[in-house]
Amino acid sequence: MQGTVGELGEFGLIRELTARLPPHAAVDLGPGDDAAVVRAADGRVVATTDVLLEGRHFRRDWSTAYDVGRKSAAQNLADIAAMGAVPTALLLGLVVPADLPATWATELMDGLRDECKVAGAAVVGGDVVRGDTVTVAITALGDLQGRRPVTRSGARPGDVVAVTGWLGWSAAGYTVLSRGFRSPRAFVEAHRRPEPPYHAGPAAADLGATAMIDVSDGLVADLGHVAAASGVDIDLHAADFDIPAQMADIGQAVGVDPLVWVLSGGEDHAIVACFPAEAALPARWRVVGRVSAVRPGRTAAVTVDGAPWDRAGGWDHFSG
Ligand SMILES: Nc1ncnc2c1ncn2[C@@H]1O[C@H](COP(=O)(O)OP(=O)(O)OP(=O)(O)O)[C@@H](O)[C@H]1O
Ligand SMILES: Cc1ncc(C[n+]2csc(CCOP(=O)(O)O)c2C)c(N)n1
Ligand SMILES: [Mg+2]
Ligand SMILES: [Mg+2]
Ligand SMILES: [Mg+2]
Repeated sequence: MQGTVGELGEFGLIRELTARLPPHAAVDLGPGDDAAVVRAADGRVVATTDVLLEGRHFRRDWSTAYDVGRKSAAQNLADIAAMGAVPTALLLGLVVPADLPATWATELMDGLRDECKVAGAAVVGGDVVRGDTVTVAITALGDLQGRRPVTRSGARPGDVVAVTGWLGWSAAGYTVLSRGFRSPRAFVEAHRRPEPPYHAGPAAADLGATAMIDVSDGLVADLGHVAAASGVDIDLHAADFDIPAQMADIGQAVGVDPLVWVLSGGEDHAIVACFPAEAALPARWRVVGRVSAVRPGRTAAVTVDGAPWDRAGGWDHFSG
């Protein structure tokens, strides 16, 4: 496709974007009207939103538009899965400067569409606005299909903490990209296109998960939300994390302890959940910690091998 989004105009761009979207079984009415109509088997709809900004969440010289689409969708669809729901639909609020090549916008939509396909969802609408900073604001919807939502507040003393998905890969990729490298490819690709284990969310609910969250900011920080909401302490056991040799090697090369990527690195959107100790967990779940009662006179805390984690627990938009 030739030209810029400015040359296409608002409605030309909307036409180009929505033309890329296939029909979907859960969608009674797709893009084109004042709102879409999406089916939910039990009448409830799970809803979440996350905004991604050029320069803060992605760089156009690090990631293609397609990558940004995949990642923006993944980040939002992972929040749906982390409630124990199946993602159904996604809406795109898109802010673009007029001189942005039109192909950047359409390739972004291709990435959103393809990540939705992985998760079983569909893009059902959005909005286009002209602005100085490329901004991708997503709303995602999901269907609990009769399950109870698994919140951050249900962890109980005696539970185990288990994780599935990648940890530290995106952070390792971000470190090497920040230092001007484009390899090792596996980490850079993980940063560009996270692979959340979507099906593990509803599966965890079915396995009896008491609390659940996806790892967006960093495992210690995100489990901190579970500890606080549940009123419990969580202790992680460092030796239970598998640090791949390739990650150890790149950590050594750039002078970073890979455990910091694993425990504090966000954006892989692994799913971490608490389960009653007697739950029979399939092998894809790695038990990495335990839940206990908050110590008298203290507030809920996450520790590593019984000690406070003395590094940042994860990303915070307003720290540093
Ligand atoms: N501006 C806001 N208005 C209303 N609620 C908000 C706002 N920002 C965050 N929240 C709510 O606060 C809770 C925590 O938000 P947060 O964005 O940290 O969670 P998350 O989306 O799972 O994490 P991340 O954004 O790191 O992927 C969510 O329930 C979210 O809906
Ligand atoms: C260009 C660039 N600079 C820094 C980062 C790192 N980063 C940005 S947001 C975030 C946590 C999740 O965000 P949110 O809480 O908004 O979901 C992380 C780890 C990046 N991805 N790209
Ligand atoms: Mg959020
Ligand atoms: Mg989340
Ligand atoms: Mg965050």
